[in-house]
Amino acid sequence: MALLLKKLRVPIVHDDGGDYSYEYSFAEEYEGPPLSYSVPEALPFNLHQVPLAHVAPSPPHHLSLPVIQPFRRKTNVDSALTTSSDSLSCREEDHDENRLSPKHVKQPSVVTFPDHDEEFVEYVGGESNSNSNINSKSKSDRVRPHAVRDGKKGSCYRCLKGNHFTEREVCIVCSAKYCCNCVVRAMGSMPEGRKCVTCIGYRIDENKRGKLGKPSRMLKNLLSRWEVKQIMKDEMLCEINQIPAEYVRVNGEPLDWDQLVLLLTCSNPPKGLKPGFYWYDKSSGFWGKEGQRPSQIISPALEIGGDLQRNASHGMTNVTINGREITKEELRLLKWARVPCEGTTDFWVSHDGSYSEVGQRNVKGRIWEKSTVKLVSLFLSLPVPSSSLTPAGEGENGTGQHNLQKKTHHKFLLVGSVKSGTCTIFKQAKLLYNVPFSENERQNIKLVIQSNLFRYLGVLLEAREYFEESWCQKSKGRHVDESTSSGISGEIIDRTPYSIGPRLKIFSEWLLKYTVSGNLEAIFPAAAREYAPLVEELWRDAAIRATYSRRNEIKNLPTNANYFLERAVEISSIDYEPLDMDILYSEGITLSNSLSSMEFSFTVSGHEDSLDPAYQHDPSLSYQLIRINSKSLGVNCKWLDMFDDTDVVLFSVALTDYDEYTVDSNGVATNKILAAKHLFENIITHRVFRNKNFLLLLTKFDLLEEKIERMPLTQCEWFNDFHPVISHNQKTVKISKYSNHPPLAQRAFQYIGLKFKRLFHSLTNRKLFVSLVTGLEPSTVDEALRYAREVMVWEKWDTSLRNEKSEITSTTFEASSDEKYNNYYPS
Ligand SMILES: Nc1nc2c(ncn2[C@@H]2O[C@H](COP(=O)(O)OP(=O)(O)OP(=O)(O)O)[C@@H](O)[C@H]2O)c(=O)[nH]1
Ligand SMILES: [Mg+2]
Repeated sequence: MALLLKKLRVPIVHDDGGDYSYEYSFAEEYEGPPLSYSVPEALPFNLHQVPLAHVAPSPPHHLSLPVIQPFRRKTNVDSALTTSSDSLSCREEDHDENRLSPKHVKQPSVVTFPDHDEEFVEYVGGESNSNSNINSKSKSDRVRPHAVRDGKKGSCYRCLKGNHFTEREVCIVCSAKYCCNCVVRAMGSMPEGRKCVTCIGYRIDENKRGKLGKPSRMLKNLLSRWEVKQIMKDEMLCEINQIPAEYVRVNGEPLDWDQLVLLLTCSNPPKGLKPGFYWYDKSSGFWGKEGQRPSQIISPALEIGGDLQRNASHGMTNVTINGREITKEELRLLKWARVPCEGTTDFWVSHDGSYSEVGQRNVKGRIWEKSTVKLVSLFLSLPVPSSSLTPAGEGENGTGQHNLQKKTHHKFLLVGSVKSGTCTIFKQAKLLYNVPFSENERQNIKLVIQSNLFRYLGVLLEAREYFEESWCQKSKGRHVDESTSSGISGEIIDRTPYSIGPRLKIFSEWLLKYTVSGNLEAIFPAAAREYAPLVEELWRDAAIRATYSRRNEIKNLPTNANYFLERAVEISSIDYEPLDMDILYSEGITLSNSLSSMEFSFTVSGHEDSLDPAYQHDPSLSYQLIRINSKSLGVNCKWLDMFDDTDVVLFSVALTDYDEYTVDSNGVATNKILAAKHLFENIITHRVFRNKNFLLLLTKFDLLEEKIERMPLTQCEWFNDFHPVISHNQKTVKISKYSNHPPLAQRAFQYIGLKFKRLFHSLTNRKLFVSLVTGLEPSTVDEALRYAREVMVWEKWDTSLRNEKSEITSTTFEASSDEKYNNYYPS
């Protein structure tokens, strides 16, 4: 539900240098670096319980709130809440949805698709190109908007001012151009790079692919270096901006996604690949545009595209290399390299340039042997082999130097379902192994904490309304009863323990407008700066205290919210610097939910004398922990191809997910454990991970202990056979070195671990290792990562030895293995 709401744009009338503009959306008001927060997974109460005004609020005419300018460089921010109508107001017409799409965007009949050559031709209104099949648009593509300018040539598409000499930034989707005054307003926080707010979610104009990631002078002048870097990163990496695989045809066949990933991630990929028609010689690695001479030598032996055709490069020399008739320039090169071409017309050439005649085994020579050949090749505009050329499947996985280096650098890939704690583990590892948080990370975390604080306040305010309403209703009921029995008419209740004053009410309505619509990012970080005094006032208000005292009844207030709400005043201040514990309790580490990676070595402190191999330290070994957000894995986990050199996959599952639900964009609710199970199945059966070691990390045990006492595990249908019998004298169990735990939570943890192990075994016929993360205490993460290291080593040892090892560690149970499972038998 929240996801649907996120798409609503609430237009706001804004005083824009004297003109009133109606085109505001959240991104235009955003001040600060690009944010891409996840919206709250669920809203407090159901939508039908939320007053409609919160979804598309229409504040009263007298209400006026500060204007928050886009990006930090603007300083002209109205500060306090006022009751004058000058600074910002909303009008009836603001809710006209038509106003949400900018003037310049025409819902198009004009579509661009790749032409036979690399150029693109515009097809107007369904006209098709007869010699190109590629323009059969994939169903998932929406028609790209096409900008129409209302002003004169050279003018800005938004303010319609300027001329040919005005510097402008171009939208990579619709080609609308904006002057420096309008670009940030038109493009907002640019989560997908330089796109108008309304073009977000659309594929880019392929003619602009070459410009991706190259910032303009205008952006550099307008924004900070960090902001520009982030925008360019998003522009290059976000999924929607990638080439549609089917737009790349190799040897006559369109690629599928896997093939495109293979092509782009091979050791020597084609440079600046654009949609188009190409030929590829798998044996030699020669690569070129269809009908043209080779332009590059890329990695050979990639399983992509169809069979190489004789006329692929339109050569007319009667000499073939690997079945392709070569061009005149190539023939000249062969002659220069003293390859005997007379009389012999067919050669086999391999990726290292060695050639033989077709039908004969012996190698006759190597084309690139003489350095002059490379020079001539450059002169003839022919490619020369790159030094990094290795056939697909060799290289890093092969023997030799590469392998040696790899041995000293092991990779752990950390992945898990939504909110399963991967970020927390990553941050714990950073603190453990003294890997400092960069300034960017600290800044991001601070923003996350502050914006979440406002989100939690929003949840509290909404709960307050709900409590107030139900109080009124109950009282009304009482009055009606009393009045009917006494015959006196009941009075209207205007004050309840949950009522707030008019000033806070205005703030509350304003904040709810953003939290309920999921557009909180629109007001950050300016909000934190401007409204700290109001947060303080709100937090001290008796109605909010009364609401907070009923926090256990507020379903969507995350458990960690208390930690931050208790320090609301401190956190919302400008000088706030997150403590280590704040960092752990906060969500996220990167704003863009992208990949995070750190290198570390296991420290030895405290375990120097240990004989346990887990604590013996080899300083020559370094490890890399890569955390990827499940949302970034893409459909069918396609990005996993990038991680084929992973040594151990750490899959994290939150033990508390069994009674929680996740709602997808279609409004379908799925139990979070079942969603995690589904993701787990996808990952363990992914071809890239066929023989990888897996370690299951079961997180949030501390929260499970508390939850399981009031909520049975059988809430999740997968766990419906969990019926442990716990003897009365079994009060606590020592589950780790650190603490004692009630037996029910321990049983539940073992049971869940076993369910995943069985699932893993049934799908891969291999053994899953399981580790427990008992809470926010970093030492349990240390144990888990050391265990991952052991798992990796055991894999190389005798399997029988592996079997002797405990399969569930980091938690040395004192109970015997018989005792562990004797009360239930999961199917
Ligand atoms: N009490 C407690 N809280 C935890 C634990 N692990 C994670 N959390 C909290 O749960 C929330 C979500 O954890 P994250 O680490 O952000 O989860 P994630 O897997 O990165 O989630 P995504 O961002 O959706 O990928 C955070 O507020 C954490 O503080 C735990 O073991 N105990
Ligand atoms: Mg996270």
